[in-house]
Amino acid sequence: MTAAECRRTLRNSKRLVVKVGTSTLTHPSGKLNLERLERVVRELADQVNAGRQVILVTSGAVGAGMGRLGLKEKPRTLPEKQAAAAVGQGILMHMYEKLFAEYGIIVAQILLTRDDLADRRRYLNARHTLGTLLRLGVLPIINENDTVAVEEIRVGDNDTLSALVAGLVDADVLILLTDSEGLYTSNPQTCPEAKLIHVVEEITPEIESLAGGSSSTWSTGGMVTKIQAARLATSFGIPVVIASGFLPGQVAAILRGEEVGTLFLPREHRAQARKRWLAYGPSVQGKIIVDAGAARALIHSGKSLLPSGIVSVEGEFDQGSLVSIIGPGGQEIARGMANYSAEEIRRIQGKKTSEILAVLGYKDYDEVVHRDNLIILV
Ligand SMILES: Nc1ncnc2c1ncn2[C@@H]1O[C@H](COP(=O)(O)OP(=O)(O)O)[C@@H](O)[C@H]1O
Ligand SMILES: N[C@@H](CCC(=O)OP(=O)(O)O)C(=O)O
Repeated sequence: MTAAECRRTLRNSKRLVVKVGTSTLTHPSGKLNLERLERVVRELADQVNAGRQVILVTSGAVGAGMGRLGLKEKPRTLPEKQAAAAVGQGILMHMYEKLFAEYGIIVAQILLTRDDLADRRRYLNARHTLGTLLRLGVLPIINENDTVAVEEIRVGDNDTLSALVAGLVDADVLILLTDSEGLYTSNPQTCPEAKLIHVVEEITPEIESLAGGSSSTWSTGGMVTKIQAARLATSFGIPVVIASGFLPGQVAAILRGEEVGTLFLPREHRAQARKRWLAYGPSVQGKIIVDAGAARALIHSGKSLLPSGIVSVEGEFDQGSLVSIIGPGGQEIARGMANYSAEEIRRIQGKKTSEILAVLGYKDYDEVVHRDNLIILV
């Protein structure tokens, strides 16, 4: 799909996930920027009025909490951050509830951690709840559950969270609103001659190298996490636009198909919901290292993983486990459900499919990871 075609398809988007960063929602002091907050709410309400379903992923709880508590420095410890978020989340929701109500829109708060998405049962539960809210015409407002999330179960940044949510609700587009107009050739805050990139067809290492961290006190991740989020959402087949939360009318312009912000083109096919879930789990139980030929076959030719391309296996896992597939460069290229245990794979690695029976004494599958149970992450 070309950029122009993709922009055109955005006009028909029915379900949007819009993520708004702290940099848009708060002043440098951490106090809420009411003008921008009101404008974002008004513009999203207008999209609801136009018949679209909107899911808002909001940051700003930590900043707003710090602002209310009068604290000047970013909290250093997790409990301090959690205390600030506990204060700030209430402030945020109070404002959203009040402002959306002015446009007759009911909102719901959903606070998630990675654990809620990594466990298949909880993932499905979250999916059903969000689906029900949308059917009822409610606008769900999502943030990470910072108050309880310890390091191991945190998503850690709301860019990634919004990509996971976009996959969860099967969104037509993910829009990331921030303080810059998109991805620039370098950080525009420090490099005035940086140029806006209008379209990213593929997230290459060169594109990744353009992204720097955040310049704001209360934000997390800068462009680095936005590119990660774009990688995840586009791997689900969902287009992503990074655009300004400072300029008015950006969401509407994107949905009119105008050339606004940086568009990341989706991979060709929408990943099935079940496959998408494979990308969520933090609990990969092992690694399968593959050679360059197998990596190419997986990434470019839509093939399953066969024993012949496997170089080695790390960890101990059973048949049916979620495993990472690692390319020859050491990068995780895919995740999938293994048809054989680690021990079995070690015995058949490098062998032809026709040899599996002779080596193991049985053959349940030709593929070590079948294409239907595999999601490409690069
Ligand atoms: N190549 C780049 N293009 C645009 N912004 C960049 C780039 N590299 C780093 N940044 C920084 O990323 C910031 C946006 O991310 P962040 O501060 O986390 O905002 P938010 O709170 O909206 O998530 C910009 O203000 C800018 O300082
Ligand atoms: N959950 C945190 C936001 C973390 C985050 O990623 O912030 P941002 O970089 O502004 O999107 C909060 O509400 O403060």
